[in-house]
Amino acid sequence: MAAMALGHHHLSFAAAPSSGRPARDSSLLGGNFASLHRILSKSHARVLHYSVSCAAAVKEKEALDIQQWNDEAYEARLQHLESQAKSVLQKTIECFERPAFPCALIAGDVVMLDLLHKIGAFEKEAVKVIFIDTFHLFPETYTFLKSLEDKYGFKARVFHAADFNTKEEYLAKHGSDLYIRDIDEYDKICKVEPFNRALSSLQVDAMINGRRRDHGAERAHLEVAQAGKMVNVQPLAYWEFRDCWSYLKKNSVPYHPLHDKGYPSIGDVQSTLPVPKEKWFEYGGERSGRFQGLSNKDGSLKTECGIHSQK
Ligand SMILES: Nc1ncnc2c1ncn2[C@@H]1O[C@H](COP(=O)(O)OS(=O)(=O)O)[C@@H](OP(=O)(O)O)[C@H]1O
Repeated sequence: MAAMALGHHHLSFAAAPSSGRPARDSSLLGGNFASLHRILSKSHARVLHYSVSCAAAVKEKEALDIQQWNDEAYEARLQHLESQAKSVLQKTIECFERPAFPCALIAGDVVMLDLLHKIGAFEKEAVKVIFIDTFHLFPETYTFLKSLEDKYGFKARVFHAADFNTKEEYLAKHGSDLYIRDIDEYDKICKVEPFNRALSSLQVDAMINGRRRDHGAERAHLEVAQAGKMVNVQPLAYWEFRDCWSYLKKNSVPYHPLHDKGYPSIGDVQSTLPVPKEKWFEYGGERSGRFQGLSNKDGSLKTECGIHSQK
């Protein structure tokens, strides 16, 4: 127990004993989520219990449970984030004729699908879900998409490289290593062109996306709406990665199975790596396993595929 005097206030504090509760299962929303939560809150919650007395104004010493105080504040934060995101989505449906949501099925994207479902956006397809099949995705991604379609009652609009009906046709022409031989050409054929075709053929007038301020410095000042070639709507702009996980847990929303195998973000097989869990919730940590080992033509490290520069 340590103590210090602050003017008229006397403050004492002690480190709380750890709960000692072991992780029981390997899923993120089970035991591992609990351990992630512990990692996240380590820096904030070393001191859990304060007893505060104010000699001048308080006759009785009052015990204040700091952990409970923070938990209540965090719960209020989550409620606010959810109601704000829902109202942004609601307004998008009311103000635009053809909004669409390009969805990569990562954690934040599933939060968005759940929110869209809650506001009824899949009824009459008020919001279209765009899915780019790059022909290089993990098999789990296709299975997960199907399960979400069934759960939420939407049918994704799927686009892939032009001129090929199947992955085999694409491979017969370009082989399996185009991304090594010419990464720009690969991005153009498998991602950027199909993406642009999706936007133009669906005549999208508002792009709902999962960008957040905590993705990294380039997104540090995002707002919920941004004017451009089309309006970008970013309902999760003020969320953090941990808020997405809290939402998924609280609402029992299924998440991409590869998160449990160590991947915080998921894209193509060749450009996605697992990341140690303690790094997931650092600033920019979610995307730290993406584009590993890939360079742009000018030699700089690759951080994006070029899809979102089109938005
Ligand atoms: N398969 C698929 N289908 C539809 N939309 C997708 C897909 N993969 C990625 N995206 C969206 O494209 C944006 C860029 O994603 P990434 O930088 O992660 O690159 S990559 O496309 O996965 O290589 C990014 O959106 P923003 O974050 O808004 O820029 C992704 O959500």
